[in-house]
Amino acid sequence: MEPRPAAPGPCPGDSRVAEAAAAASPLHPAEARVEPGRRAPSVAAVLPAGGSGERMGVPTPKQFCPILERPLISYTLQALERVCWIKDIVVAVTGENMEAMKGIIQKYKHQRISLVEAGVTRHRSIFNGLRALAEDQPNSKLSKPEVVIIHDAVRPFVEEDVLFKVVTAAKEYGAAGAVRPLVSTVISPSADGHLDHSLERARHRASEMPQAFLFDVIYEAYQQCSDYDLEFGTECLQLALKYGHVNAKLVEGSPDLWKVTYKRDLYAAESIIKERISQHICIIMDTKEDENHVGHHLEEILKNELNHVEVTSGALCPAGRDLKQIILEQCYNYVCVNVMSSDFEETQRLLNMLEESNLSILYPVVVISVYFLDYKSVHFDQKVENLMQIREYAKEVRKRNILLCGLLIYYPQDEQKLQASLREGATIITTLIKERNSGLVGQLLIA
Ligand SMILES: Nc1ccn([C@@H]2O[C@H](COP(=O)(O)OP(=O)(O)OP(=O)(O)O)[C@@H](O)[C@H]2O)c(=O)n1
Ligand SMILES: O=P(O)(O)OC[C@@H](O)[C@@H](O)[C@@H](O)CO
Repeated sequence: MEPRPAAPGPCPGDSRVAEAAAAASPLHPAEARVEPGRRAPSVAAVLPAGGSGERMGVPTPKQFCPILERPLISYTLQALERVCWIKDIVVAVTGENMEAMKGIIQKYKHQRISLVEAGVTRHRSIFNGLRALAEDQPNSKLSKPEVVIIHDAVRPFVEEDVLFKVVTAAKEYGAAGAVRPLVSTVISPSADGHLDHSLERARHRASEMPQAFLFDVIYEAYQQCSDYDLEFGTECLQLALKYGHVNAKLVEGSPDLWKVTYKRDLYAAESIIKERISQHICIIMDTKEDENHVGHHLEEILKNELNHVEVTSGALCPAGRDLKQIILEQCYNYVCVNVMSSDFEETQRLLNMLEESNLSILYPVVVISVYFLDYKSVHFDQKVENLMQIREYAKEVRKRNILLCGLLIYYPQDEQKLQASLREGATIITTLIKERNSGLVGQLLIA
């Protein structure tokens, strides 16, 4: 039996995140059924990424199109790397994109990735990936897995549970694939372009990814495959049936398994990613301040507007280690409330911690530096002049994918006006976090 799958590579944020992910990972699929004394079979993945993305309608092949300035394929690799029991990930890319792919692997610190040359069709690319895993390849550092996952590189939203299900089912039935209910009804046209008949939608399913196979089943199917199937086929499950006489187990998948095909899919993927990383917000505030301080009022309003808001006392005081834990848990949104100081000491400390953590390698981190302007004690122009330094800070940290901007809130004001300013400030903060618009970097917004 093959050795157990390799442990996950270090996550860009911190090795403890990888350990936490591995600990959180459900049992290796086969362990769920393996009798004592037998070892879990090994699992590898093949990602076809050699297409040109014609339907996307842009020069860049869609797997390399950016989402939040990171190539789409990197999100799919990240999703598979989170699964500790996938020991190897083989990606098929064209020769002309090989160097670009190596650069992506290096920049985003992807692990367990091997590259092979893509073919002129998706099936040929997959076949090349399988060949790289088969033991009969000279000088290959890869070993043949018992189960192989096949997953399109342009399906970034794949979760461990569906991978677990298809691999477990493939181990039992020889093949398995994720399916989804049909959105549109499928019709069959007559030769002269009229409706011949329509299929009963409820009795049919859309074939999605991931799919999984006993390696020998799918590898032998590809070896027997006709040139016609290699050229025009679109369904790996069909190859297992036609050449391996294996009826794949169908696994109901989640709505997120869709494939990025058209430009609208890229916009949809970006909005899903933005929504996911804007959920957790950390407010850094000197909590020694009395409860009635205006910063706490802002905190209360933000907690009403957003789901997961937590407050830490920041980097400067002994409890600053909380902030390290929050960064380790991959929070991507920070509201730094500089209560009295108009300089950037607290914000600068946060920025330094973020840069040391490498957190912003995978996703842009939003930092909003909030200042309460007590205009009775400080002249507006003097304060604003001082705060305009934020532009320089922002330009510097932008290079590390940290989006910094400032927010000025007047106080004290009569209670009604102050509440209005705070609500406006909370709306600005929420919008900056949800939109992640790099065009506002370095701006000092006034609520
Ligand atoms: N010769 C090919 C063609 C496609 N693919 C990959 O197969 C997956 C799904 O195919 P599809 O969505 O059709 O991608 P493209 O062929 O690039 O898209 P289009 O048909 O619009 O050109 C993609 O990850 C694509 O990169 C591949 O590895 N090798
Ligand atoms: O046909 P395309 O190349 O767009 O995409 C391939 C899809 O057919 C495939 O990913 C699923 O249908 C499952 O096989």
